[in-house]
Amino acid sequence: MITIEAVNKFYGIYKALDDVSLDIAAGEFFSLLGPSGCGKTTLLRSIAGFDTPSTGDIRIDGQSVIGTPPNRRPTNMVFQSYAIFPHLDVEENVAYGLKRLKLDASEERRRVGAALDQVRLGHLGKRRAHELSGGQRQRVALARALVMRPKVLLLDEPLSALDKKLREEMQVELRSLQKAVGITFILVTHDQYEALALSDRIAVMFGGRIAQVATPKEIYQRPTTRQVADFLGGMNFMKARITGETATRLSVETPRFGGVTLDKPLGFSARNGTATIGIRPERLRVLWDDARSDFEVAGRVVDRHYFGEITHLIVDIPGMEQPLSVSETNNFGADDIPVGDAVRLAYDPDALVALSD
Ligand SMILES: Nc1ncnc2c1ncn2[C@@H]1O[C@H](COP(=O)(O)OP(=O)(O)OP(=O)(O)O)[C@@H](O)[C@H]1O
Repeated sequence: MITIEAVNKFYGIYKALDDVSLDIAAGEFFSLLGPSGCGKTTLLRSIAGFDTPSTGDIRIDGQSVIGTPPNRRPTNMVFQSYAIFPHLDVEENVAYGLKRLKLDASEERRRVGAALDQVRLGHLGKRRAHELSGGQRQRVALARALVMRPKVLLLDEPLSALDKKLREEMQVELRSLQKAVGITFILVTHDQYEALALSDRIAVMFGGRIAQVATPKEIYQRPTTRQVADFLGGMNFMKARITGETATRLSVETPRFGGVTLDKPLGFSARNGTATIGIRPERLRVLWDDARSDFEVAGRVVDRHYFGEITHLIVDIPGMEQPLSVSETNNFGADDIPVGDAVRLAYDPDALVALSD
C-alpha cells in the first residue's frame, strides 16, 4: 500500500535518511522505532508531505506522492503536542478540517459524532481545550485526524507527553482503535515497549538507515544486529569461535555455552573467525537446590537489583569476559539470593542468537 523506495534526505551535507526502502501493507499497524536523531520523524514527515526526499520515491496505492501537498495526500498526521485550538470546543475542533469539504450540516455532525465516539469522547463535545486532561486532548487530536477518513494515519510520538499510567491506557486504546477503524497506522516512537505492544511490524532505525524490519516477536527474539538487540531490552553478549558456516547457518564454540548452531543474521560477515552471540537476561533461569539441566553454567552473584516483580542478578561466570545479567521473577525468591552466593543458571540453546556487529 505504501512503498518507500531508495529514499535519501540531505540537510546540507548531513544525510538524515540513507537509502531507505520499505513496504507497508494496508491495515497494518507499523512502527518506526529508534533513538533520537535516527531519522524516523523525517521519514514520517516525508510520507505526510511536510518534507520532500532528496532522491527516491514514495508511492501510496501505486501512485507517487512526491510533489503532492500534505492536504492532497490520503494521509493525516497526529503530532506529539496535541495541537488543538483552545478557543474552540471539542466538536468545533474535530469539525475544523471538514469545513473545506463543504458537507451539509447534518452529515458534518454525523461524522464528528462518529469520530468522537471512536475515541470515546462523545459525552465531552461541548468542552473547551483547557477543560480537558492530557489524555482527552490527545483523543481530540486523534478524532480530528480520523474524521477526515485518511487511508493512512501518521502518528508522531502521540503519547510521549502523557504520564506513564495514562500512556499505557492510551496504548491499549490506540491499538483497539486501529483494529476498529481498520486503516493503516504508522507510529513514530523511541519507546521500545510501545512499539512491541502496538505494532504488527516494526522498523528499527539507526543513523538514517533501517537496521531491521520484522514483527515484534521476531525483532525481540531474533535481532539481527548487536545494535538492534541492545536497543530493544537487555542482551548478554559474548564472543564465540566460528567452527562451521553455511549460507544460512553458523556453528560456533562459546567458552561456557558450548557448541551451538544458529541462524546466520542478515548481512553477517565473520571477523577473525569469531562471531558475537547473545542471550536475553530472562532466558537464563536460576536452578534451585538439586534441579538439573542439560544446559547450565555456574557462577557467583556479584550484584543484585530489585525491580518489584523481578530481580536482576549479575552473575560472574569464570572464563567469561563479562558477567551475565539474569532477569528472574521474584516468585521463587530471586530477590533473596545474597550477593556472593554460588548459583547455577539454566538456558535453552534456542535462546542464543548470532548477531552482526
Ligand atoms: N530541518 C532540518 N535541518 C537540518 N537538520 C535536520 C532538520 N530536520 C532534522 N534534521 C536532522 O536530521 C536528523 C534526523 O532527524 P529526525 O527528526 O528525523 O530524527 P528523529 O529520529 O525523529 O529524532 P527525535 O526522536 O529526536 O525526533 C537529526 O540529526 C536532525 O538533527
